[in-house]
Amino acid sequence: MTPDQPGTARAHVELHEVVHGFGNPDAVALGPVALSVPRGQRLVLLGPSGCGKTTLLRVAAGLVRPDGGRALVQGQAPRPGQAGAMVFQSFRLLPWKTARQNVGFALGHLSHGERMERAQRYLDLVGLGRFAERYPAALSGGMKQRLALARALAAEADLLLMDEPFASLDAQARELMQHELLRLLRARPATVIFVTHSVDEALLIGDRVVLLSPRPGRVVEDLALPFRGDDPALRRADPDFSRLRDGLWHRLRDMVLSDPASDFYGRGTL
Ligand SMILES: Nc1ncnc2c1ncn2[C@@H]1O[C@H](COP(=O)(O)OP(=O)(O)OP(=O)(O)O)[C@@H](O)[C@H]1O
Repeated sequence: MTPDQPGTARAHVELHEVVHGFGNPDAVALGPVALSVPRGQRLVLLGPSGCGKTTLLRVAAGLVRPDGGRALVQGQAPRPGQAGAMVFQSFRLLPWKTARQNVGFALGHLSHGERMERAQRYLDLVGLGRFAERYPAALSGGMKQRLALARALAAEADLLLMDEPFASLDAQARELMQHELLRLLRARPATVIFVTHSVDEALLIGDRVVLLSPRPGRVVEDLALPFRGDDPALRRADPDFSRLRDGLWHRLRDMVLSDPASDFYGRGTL
């Protein structure tokens, strides 16, 4: 990776030897990681629990300043709220605002009417149009997740940082949302960094899959996916899909089982 090489187009997101240990140099959580994400790419991060995937996203969002190295978004140090739209594992909804108000809240640059119109459009898109007047407490876990997604998409940012956005959805809703996300990105392309624990999801959503090692997370595999197009059904039917799934799945399993710090239950004996 040579993001600073003269004559090469600047990547949208660049991580230069990023290291983070939450201020404790003896307990590094992430890195060093060097990554360059071209504009419009959908990069999926996979890795064992606790390897620093969320931390990496937060560095790219400007929410965490790394202990070492630096992150650049469009050549600048990322600033919270400006680098891109983030979808968190936890929903971070405002309980005293309705679904529509939650989506509209982040669109402060628009008039009230435009905010509400756009909020309704994105609620419709994620299947929550009929629930626009509901408060978060009256929504199921899956609906809250979709609301959080609508809020991020409504910002129409050109960088989406997504931290297991579909983790709390049931299998069917998850697949529908994967389709919706891909459809939306076709209509309105963005650079995406997407964290998941699901190898299948990584292969369906990504153009590229980066596998991180156990803590401290470092890049151990960087795969450009060979699929033509992003139709999930065609991807699944491609012989490369099961080959890559098996390879990634075994790699992940071996990393977890060989990590002395892992508390994975499968290590114990009866
Ligand atoms: N605020 C913090 N202070 C100290 N350590 C932290 C803090 N936040 C996270 N960590 C630790 O840093 C490591 C990386 O955390 P992070 O949440 O980035 O991992 P992750 O790969 O996203 O995990 P998971 O897949 O389980 O969500 C973990 O070991 C975690 O316990």
